[in-house]
Amino acid sequence: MNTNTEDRNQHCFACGPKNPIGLKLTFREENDTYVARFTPGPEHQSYDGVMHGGLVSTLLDEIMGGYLYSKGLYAVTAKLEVRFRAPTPIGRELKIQGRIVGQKRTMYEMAGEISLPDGTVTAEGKAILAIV
Ligand SMILES: CCCCCCCCCCCCCCCC(=O)SCCNC(=O)CCNC(=O)[C@H](O)C(C)(C)COP(=O)(O)OP(=O)(O)OC[C@H]1O[C@@H](n2cnc3c(N)ncnc32)[C@H](O)[C@@H]1OP(=O)(O)O
Repeated sequence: MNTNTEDRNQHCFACGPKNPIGLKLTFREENDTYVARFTPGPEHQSYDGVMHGGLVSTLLDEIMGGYLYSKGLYAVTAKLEVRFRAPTPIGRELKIQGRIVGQKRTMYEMAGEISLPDGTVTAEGKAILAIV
């Protein structure tokens, strides 16, 4: 059995490089913000041309949880709230951003956002993550 945490997480649906059906997100940190880019394809849609809301939520969940993970904090999502401001289109590059808003003991308050190249925000997320 593989006991290395980094290795065991290689199948994360959103970021695991070994997940054959995963989104394979990669990240970088810019000015206390975690950033990823992703272009959804037809396999990610709900209504024609529109990204599935569950997957929009996945992007937001990942950018917020992944930011803490990148800082060595192993966190699970305790609460996730998504505001779908506009349809997230298929075939356009999305910018996904996450940041830390606050912390109380082992609970982190996080915020996330998905935007289009013209700056239009399609979805906003708020989450509580629990360090485990
Ligand atoms: C290239 C290499 C690849 C590497 C690859 C990396 C992969 C790595 C990816 C990382 C990125 C992952 C990003 C996705 C992250 C998930 O999707 S994780 C999966 C989804 N989440 C879960 O499964 C979590 C399930 N829930 C739990 O485990 C537990 O309920 C929790 C959240 C740990 C809390 O349990 P607990 O510690 O027993 O706490 P509990 O008794 O419920 O509450 C104690 C107190 O905590 C506070 N609290 C608890 N819940 C809440 C809440 N929701 N809101 C506010 N306060 C709360 C309250 O004060 C509460 O007191 P009361 O109000 O109840 O009196």
